[in-house]
Amino acid sequence: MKKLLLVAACALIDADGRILLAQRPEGKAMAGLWEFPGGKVEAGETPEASLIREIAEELGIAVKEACLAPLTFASHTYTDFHLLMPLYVCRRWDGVVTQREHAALRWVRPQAMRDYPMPEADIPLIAHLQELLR
Ligand SMILES: Nc1nc2c([nH]c(=O)n2[C@@H]2O[C@H](COP(=O)(O)OP(=O)(O)OP(=O)(O)O)[C@@H](O)[C@H]2O)c(=O)[nH]1
Repeated sequence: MKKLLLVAACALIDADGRILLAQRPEGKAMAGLWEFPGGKVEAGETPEASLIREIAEELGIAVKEACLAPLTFASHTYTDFHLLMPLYVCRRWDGVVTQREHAALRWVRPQAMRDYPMPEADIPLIAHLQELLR
C-alpha cells in the first residue's frame, strides 16, 4: 500500500451557518483548490493538537479542544499517498479569522460548496456538511 498520510481538517462554521473554505496557494500541490483549514499530523501529536496549531498558524485564531467536534472522515488514494483525514467542525473560536497562508478565504453557504473546486478527497465530505447544516 502507498504511504498513509494523516491530515486533520476543520470546517469552521459562522453564526450564519456558512463554512470557511481556504484556497491553496500557488506553488503547492493542488494549487487553487479550496480546502478545509488543517494539515499533516506530526509525530507525537494528536489530531486535535495538530488542528489547533494549524488553525492558529493559518488563520490567526485560537480554538479550544472542547470546541472541536468530529463529523466524518475522508479516506482517499492519491497518486503518491493514501490520505486519511478526520474532519472536525468548530463553531467557537477566539480572535478574527485572517488570511495568512492561503491565496484566499471565503465563507460559503452549504448549498454553494460545489461551486468551489476542492481536492478529490473532499468531495464526499460536502454532503455531510450540507446534512449537518440544513
Ligand atoms: N488541509 C487540508 N488538506 C487537504 C484537504 N484535502 C486534501 O486532499 N488535503 C491534502 O492533505 C495534505 C495536507 O497537507 P498540508 O496542507 O499540511 O501540506 P501541503 O500540501 O501544504 O505541503 P507542505 O506543508 O508539506 O508544504 C495535502 O496533500 C492536501 O492536498 C483539506 O480539505 N484540507
